[in-house]
Amino acid sequence: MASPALNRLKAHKAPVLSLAFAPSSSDTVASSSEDCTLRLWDLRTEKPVKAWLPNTFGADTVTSIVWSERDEGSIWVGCGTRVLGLDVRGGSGMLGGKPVVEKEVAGDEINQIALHGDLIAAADDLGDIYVWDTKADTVSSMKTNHTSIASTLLFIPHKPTPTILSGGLDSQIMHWDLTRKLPKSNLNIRDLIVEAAEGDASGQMFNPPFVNSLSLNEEGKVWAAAVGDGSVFVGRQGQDDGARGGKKRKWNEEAWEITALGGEPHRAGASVVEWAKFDPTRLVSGGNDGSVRIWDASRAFEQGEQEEEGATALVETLELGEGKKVNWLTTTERSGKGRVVIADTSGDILLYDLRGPPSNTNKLATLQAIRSAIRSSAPTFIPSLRTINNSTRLFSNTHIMAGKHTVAVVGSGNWGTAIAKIVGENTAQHSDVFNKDVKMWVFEEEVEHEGKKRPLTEVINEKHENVKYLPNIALPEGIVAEPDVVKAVEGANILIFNLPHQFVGKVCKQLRDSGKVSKDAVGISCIKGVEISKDDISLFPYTIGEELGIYVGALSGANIANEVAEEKFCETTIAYAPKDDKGVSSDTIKKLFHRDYFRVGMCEDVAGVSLAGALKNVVAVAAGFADGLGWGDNSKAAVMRVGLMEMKKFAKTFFPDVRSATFTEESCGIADLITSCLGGRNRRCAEAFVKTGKSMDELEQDMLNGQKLQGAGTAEELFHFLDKKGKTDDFKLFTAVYNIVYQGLPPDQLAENI
Ligand SMILES: NC(=O)C1=CN([C@@H]2O[C@H](COP(=O)(O)OP(=O)(O)OC[C@H]3O[C@@H](n4cnc5c(N)ncnc54)[C@H](O)[C@@H]3O)[C@@H](O)[C@H]2O)C=CC1
Ligand SMILES: O=C(CO)COP(=O)(O)O
Repeated sequence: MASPALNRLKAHKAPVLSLAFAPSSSDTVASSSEDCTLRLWDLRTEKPVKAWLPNTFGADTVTSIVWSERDEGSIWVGCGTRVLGLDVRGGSGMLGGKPVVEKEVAGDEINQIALHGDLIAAADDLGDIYVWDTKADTVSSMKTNHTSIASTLLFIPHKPTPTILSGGLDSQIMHWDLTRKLPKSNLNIRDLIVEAAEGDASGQMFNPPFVNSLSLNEEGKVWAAAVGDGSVFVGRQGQDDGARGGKKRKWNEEAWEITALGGEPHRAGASVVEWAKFDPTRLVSGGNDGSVRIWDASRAFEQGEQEEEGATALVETLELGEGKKVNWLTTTERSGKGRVVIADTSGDILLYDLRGPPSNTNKLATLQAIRSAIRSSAPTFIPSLRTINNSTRLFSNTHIMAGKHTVAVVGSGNWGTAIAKIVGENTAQHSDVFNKDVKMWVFEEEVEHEGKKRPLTEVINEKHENVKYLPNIALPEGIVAEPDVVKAVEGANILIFNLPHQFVGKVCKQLRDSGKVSKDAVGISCIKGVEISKDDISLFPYTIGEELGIYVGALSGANIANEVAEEKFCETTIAYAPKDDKGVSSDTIKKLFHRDYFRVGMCEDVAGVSLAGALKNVVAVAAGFADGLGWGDNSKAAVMRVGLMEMKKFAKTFFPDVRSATFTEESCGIADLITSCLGGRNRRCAEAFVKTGKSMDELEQDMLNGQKLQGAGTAEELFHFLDKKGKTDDFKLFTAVYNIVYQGLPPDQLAENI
């Protein structure tokens, strides 16, 4: 019986072969299909938002997709014998742009690619493994190969030198030494199957035990293999020679412990397996029997206390229907729940959102512990579940210095750095209340400085200047740039969130998983944007607060960052009204932000302050269109008036408790609307949009030197939300901005559409 919970996403005309979630979004997934296209989906609307057509790939099928972890905007694909790099922001409208880079990598058709820093590895039909060093632009091949098709491969993470595991239709799993280009060890699954079948006429061994897919858990030590006989194997590097439930194997010099997951195997070959991103103890597998199975693999983490071999590990089965096969699947975590996308042979993508939280508290603790263990490069293997659950060390709150408040700024863009400057001035001035030093998290990148390429953090700490995002502005000495976001917040009890809204989810997840955010902390969000989920809207103070388990208020105002940094007088609004302020009073917050040139008005309307900042960005885009069209001041005033009305109506409709006065009387309302429509980046780029015909993404790249636009993205998010609610007609200006930016509505039709 097919599961009723599966939503079908339709666009591909032939079976989908590969799926990959964007690193920081559980709502964005890329798919490739035998129809020779690649599509990018917004799972909130269940619609494709970008497509690359067969001409991009020379009519080769894209068999494998990997998102870059370093640059959200880049996707790598394996396609025929080539690997291509695509810029997901490029192209125009729905159509993706040409490949940014393209390399002939393999001798035969590539089945899977894997990414590790600058290295891209590929497994091909001839059984060969290739590694392309994208920086040096060299391709090397391993000196030996699988004796049949190499179907799958991955890099083992957290290793000082890159290492690969690959699997093939020769039933081998091979562990590669990339320096010597030779296998360190290999394991033949066929041997295991034969052993397991001794005295057991189950018949499974008649299906050849091809290794179809491999996955490694986050910690990088427990692997899982989807095998052609229908079973899913898990294995890990052994720690001792003691007898355990699983089979112990010697891989040349390496001892590995292997066990088949108990319970019902797939009735035909298992085609794909993945450690669930939503639960470290779960594996999700798909098979040629048309079923998706979720397994409890927690015993793979237990040392010396495994369940008996054969005990059932199967926790859930989804049947996709008669005659279906699972080609691919991948998982993510979304708002604490599990999400699986599945490619079957129909060409549809099936979306399965697990109903309840997949993880009970212990499981979540396990996930956090595993991640902590990874980060602290624990010398031993993952501690047993029992150790983790009893551990206070991993989960105890970070110690907060008694007496003084410690402040951290999460974000270091144009506004992030300007706010850090203000805060650093105040922590130095009020050193009786605050610790002077303020860590500022910097999303690390290389910058060209005085003729040399150097890490941005290094330059900031040496020059006391953010040369990329706020040049020519001296920062207080107490500001310390820190590339590790977890280290940046460790020990802080006032956290200031100030980064472009598209990156907030990823960063918060990282912070939450670290377990390092003090429960005694409070936060202030300076982010202008909204968070839209499938058919719901939330605001960043709330989503950040929920994710991290702390109270978060909001700061927003008529604050063009460069002007504030130059200390030109302005006002701002801070909404802060925690039930329990954890010792950080409203007065303390005001003390932290108020300067003579930066006048703080306090209020309690967190939703109003946050919404005003987000929505005015969309109006600023419309104002920019008016400028681009050469319309006059009267026209722009009309846009601003209509915009303000829509901002208020939107707030009242979806957040009935907001105060109208927040929009009409505070700096974060009318004043921010005015300054943004006169001077902001959204306005500037929207003007250029009309004048040049370039896309907003291109203009962001051309004009902003790494800074990010918020207005167009917010218009798109609002549109999808309003569309779901059937209310686009009530918000004509917001809708017109979306239609002009993304749907080709001519800008000169703005007036008749608002
Ligand atoms: N710039 C301004 O004048 C003002 C901005 N704001 C708001 O403040 C928020 C932050 O804006 P800005 O500081 O101006 O940022 P920005 O527009 O300068 O963006 C650049 C920042 O994004 C970071 N970044 C780029 N890729 C990233 C990734 N993959 N993951 C994480 N971070 C990445 C960069 O490292 C850099 O710190 C936004 O919501 C904006 O609307 C509010 C008031 C004024
Ligand atoms: O929010 C801002 C001013 O308050 C800045 O707006 P822009 O992002 O359009 O520059």
